[in-house]
Amino acid sequence: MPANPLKEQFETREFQAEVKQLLDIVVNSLYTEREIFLRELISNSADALEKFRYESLVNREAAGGEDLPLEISIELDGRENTLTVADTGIGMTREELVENLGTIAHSGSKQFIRELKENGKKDVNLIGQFGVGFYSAFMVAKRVRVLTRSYRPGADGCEWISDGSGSYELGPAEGLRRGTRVILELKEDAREFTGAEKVKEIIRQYSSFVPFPIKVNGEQVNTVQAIWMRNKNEVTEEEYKEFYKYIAGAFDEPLYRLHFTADAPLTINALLYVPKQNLERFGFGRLEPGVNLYCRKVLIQQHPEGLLPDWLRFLKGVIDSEDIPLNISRETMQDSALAARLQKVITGRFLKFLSEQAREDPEKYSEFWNTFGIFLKEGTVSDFTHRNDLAKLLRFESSETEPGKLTSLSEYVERMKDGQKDIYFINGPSREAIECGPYLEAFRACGFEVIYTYEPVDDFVLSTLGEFEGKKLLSADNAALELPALDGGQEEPLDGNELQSLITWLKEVLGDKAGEVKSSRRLSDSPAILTNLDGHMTSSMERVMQAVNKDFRAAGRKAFEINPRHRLIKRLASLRKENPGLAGCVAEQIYDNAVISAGLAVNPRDMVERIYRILESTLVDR
Ligand SMILES: Nc1ncnc2c1ncn2[C@@H]1O[C@H](COP(=O)(O)OP(=O)(O)OP(=O)(O)O)[C@@H](O)[C@H]1O
Repeated sequence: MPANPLKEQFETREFQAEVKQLLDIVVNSLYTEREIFLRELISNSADALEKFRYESLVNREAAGGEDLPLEISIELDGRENTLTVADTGIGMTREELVENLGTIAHSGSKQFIRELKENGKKDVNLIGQFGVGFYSAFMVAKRVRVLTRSYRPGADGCEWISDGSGSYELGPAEGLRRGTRVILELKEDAREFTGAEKVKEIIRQYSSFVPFPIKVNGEQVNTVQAIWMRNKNEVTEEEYKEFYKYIAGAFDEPLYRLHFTADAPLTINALLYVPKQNLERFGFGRLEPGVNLYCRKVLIQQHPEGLLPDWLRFLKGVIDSEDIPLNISRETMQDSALAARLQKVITGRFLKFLSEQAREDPEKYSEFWNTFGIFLKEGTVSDFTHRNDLAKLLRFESSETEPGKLTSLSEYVERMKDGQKDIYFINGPSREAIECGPYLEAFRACGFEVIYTYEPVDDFVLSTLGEFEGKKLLSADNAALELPALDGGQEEPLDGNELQSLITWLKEVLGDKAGEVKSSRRLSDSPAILTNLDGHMTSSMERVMQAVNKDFRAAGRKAFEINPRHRLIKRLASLRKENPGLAGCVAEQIYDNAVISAGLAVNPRDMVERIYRILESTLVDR
């Protein structure tokens, strides 16, 4: 490509700070997997061609008169050491060039750049998923020229040039046809990318599903196919995997795949994938939707919002429906009745698929659950339509499972004992912490199973769900639970009057720390327990608040239940008459121990001083 004769009209512009940072990493520290630059450029060309195809179908006039084949041409020039990717897609206006190749808008992308900076080359493969794929060209090019003319009638051509340092040049260009031509002036050590065989191999590896012809020096190297429209039996495993890599910009294999067709109530061909990793968990911010909408193989919209419920944003793939009018606008797509029906059919089908998977291969489903369970929990809380189906897919450990093994709520219900009306759950930081605490005592005694939840969000999910198969879901630390009373074993309880005056005294000693003090029917081994009064913050919620503010105390909102058969409590009843000072310390310490068992924080200084006082008096008494 000859130099631009209008060069003196060019202006120089600075890149946005994030682009500079990204380029700095790309140019100076990424040396492996460099060939992905080609996948990124081809994928940008394919997007531009899809957009043009769509525009030309719905808006013929705006699409201009040039009748060019929709294709991607790659030209290699070993003498000049250049590689050019040219397409006849939608092209860019000058403003679009500045916007698209000078700035980064997504907050997720900015986060990605920060991570990339910290992790080095490890995650470079994800570059395309974060909307910054174009810049990977600078891994192999010392200078990049972009010549482009928008499809809009009367649009002028322009050129963008940069060597990947802090700025780029921008100016007019004449004699361009519609589309974009990206010319890479390769670095000396990237000469291999002018070899036709090498380039064809990269295309076969990463881009074989691009739905437009890709030509290398004039020779077509891919077979254009809409794999999702084909019969399931005719698609090979290999093709499915390759297509996933293409559509999701992924480099690994998917965890699950669902390929289905439906004729009623809507005609649908869908190919959906669940990835192996949940990028939200790596701190990349909220995922964007990842499924494309097609109508008879024409891309209507890439990753539209509202095609699937929000909580399915981890899915990748394609949905093709003949019933979607080609000219549906983005706004109407979001709230049309048609979109709602499409969403309902596909979500229902996917949930059915998940329950089949859970039944057929529970181990693999556990893997899915551990990675993506958080999205199903989100759905349970936010998606009223699918709440009941989602509830069946929830998984937890419980007092009946082995450590690390999971149970469903349906399995729990099947195991319920005669006389058990409700489903119980308890939140704690770990299995060990829950099992050595006082909350399970009454449940162990009557043989009722308790679900263990480890994430604070779980209590919210189960409380929002409220019930499952007609059984109430109740937190095991609720003060109002009606459990069969324990038989109490050998120990005699405190007699009624003594118990009552101990309770009155405890109320005085504890002041506004405890909302209520009462005798417990749910303890065998522990002297006391804290339970949650209805309508007040639960302990797991309080833990969340304490994580943010360590001094947070939901004082006065818990019931302090004492075990009238426990030796310590019985001894306390007499000690308060003999030595009220020491008895007060002991009472407060028992209370603090119950707070700790509830997983909540106590004031460590007060506690340490108090324990010294108690220790001192035991030693002095000897
Ligand atoms: N060949 C092209 N034709 C038209 N526009 C292009 C072309 N290449 C890039 N662009 C524009 O530049 C933008 C930035 O490209 P870049 O590869 O950095 O990110 P992206 O393509 O938006 O992200 P992703 O790779 O996740 O799709 C694109 O969104 C597109 O608008």
